[in-house]
Amino acid sequence: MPSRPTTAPVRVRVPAKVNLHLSVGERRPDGYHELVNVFHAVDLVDEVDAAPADTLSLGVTGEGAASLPTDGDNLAWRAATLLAEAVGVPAVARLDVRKAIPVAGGMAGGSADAAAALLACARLWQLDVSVDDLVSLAGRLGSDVAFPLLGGTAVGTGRGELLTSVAAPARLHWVFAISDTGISAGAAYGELDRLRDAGAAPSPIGAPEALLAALAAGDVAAVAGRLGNDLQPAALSLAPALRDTLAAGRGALASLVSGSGPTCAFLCEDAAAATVLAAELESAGVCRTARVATGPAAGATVVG
Ligand SMILES: C[C@](O)(CO)[C@H](O)COP(=O)(O)OP(=O)(O)OC[C@H]1O[C@@H](n2ccc(N)nc2=O)[C@H](O)[C@@H]1O
Ligand SMILES: Nc1ncnc2c1ncn2[C@@H]1O[C@H](COP(=O)(O)OP(=O)(O)OP(=O)(O)O)[C@@H](O)[C@H]1O
Repeated sequence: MPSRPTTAPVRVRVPAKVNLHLSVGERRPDGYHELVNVFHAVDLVDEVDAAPADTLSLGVTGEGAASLPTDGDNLAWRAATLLAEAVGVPAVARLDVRKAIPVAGGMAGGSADAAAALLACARLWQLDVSVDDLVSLAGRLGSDVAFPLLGGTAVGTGRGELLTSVAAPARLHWVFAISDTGISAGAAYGELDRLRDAGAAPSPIGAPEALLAALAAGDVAAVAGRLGNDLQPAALSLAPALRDTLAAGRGALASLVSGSGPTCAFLCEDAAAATVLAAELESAGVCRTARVATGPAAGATVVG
C-alpha cells in the first residue's frame, strides 16, 4: 500500500488484560490449545512512540525494561517489521516503549506493545489500513496481540486470536499483585498438560455463558462468582507461593491468577476497597508491588 512520509511522531496508549474466563481445551497438532478466552482490558497501560527515522531502532524504559530486548526479539520491533512487509513499505521508525505492564506477568504486556506498534507505525507511515487489517496481522505475532487493539471485553476462540466483543457495562475495580518473577505462557500450558496427563488437574471450568450473562447484566457480584482460569493450577504448581498471595486477598469479591500468571487479580467492591486491599497485599509481603486499575479500558489509542 502506498505511504507518504510524515515528520510528526505518534504516541499510542495500550491496555493490559486480565482473563475473566480462560477455558483451555485440547492441545492441537500445532502445539497450541483450543481456548474460550474472555479478555478484559484494564487501565494499566504501556505507551509506544513511533517517530520518523532512517532505520528501525527501539528503546524501552519503565517496568522491567532492563530485562527486555531492544532488537528484532522485541515484539514491538517484530510488529513494525511485519506491518512494513505486509504493505510493502520500508520498516523505518524510532520506537520508544514506556512500560507499566509487568513483563511475563500474564497481563499480555509484550502483546500490548506489539499491538501499539502496529497502530503507531500505521499512523506514522500514513497507511490506509483498518483496525480489522491490524487485527489480522496481530494474530500472526501471538495469540494475545489482537485483543489490545479492540480493548473492552471480548471472547477469544481458536488459540485466542479470533475475537468477538461482548457487552460488559459495569465498571470493575481491580487490584493486581505483581510478582518479582515471571512465568512464560508456554511453560504454563506445558505444566497444565503435565497435570492433566497425570490426572492431577481439577475439572475444567467449562463454558462461559453464565459469566457473559452476568457481564451483560452489569451484575458485579455475579461476575465475581463466575471468574475462572484453567491455567491457575498450572501457575500455582510452577509458583506455589502464589497460594499465599491469593489467600491474602480473601477480603476481595473474587481472586484469580491472571492468564498464565504469576500476577494475581482481585476484583473489589469499589475504588476505596481496592486501594485498601493493595496496601494490605504490599504490607503482607506477598507480592513485589500491587497496582489498582479499572476496566473495561479502551483499546490501543493514538494520544496527544
Ligand atoms: C495465557 C494467555 O495469555 C491467555 O490470554 C495466552 O493464551 C498466551 O498468549 P501469548 O503469550 O500471546 O502466547 P503465544 O505467543 O501465542 O504462544 C506462546 C506459547 O504458549 C502456548 N499456547 C499459547 C496459546 C494457546 N492458545 N495455546 C498454547 O498452548 C504455546 O506453547 C505457545 O508456544
Ligand atoms: N515489548 C515487550 N514487552 C514485554 N515482553 C517482551 C517484549 N518484547 C518481547 N518480550 C518477551 O516476551 C516475553 C513475554 O512477555 P509478556 O510481558 O508479554 O508476558 P505475559 O504478560 O505473560 O504475556 P501473556 O499474558 O500474553 O502470556 C518476555 O519474556 C519478553 O522477553
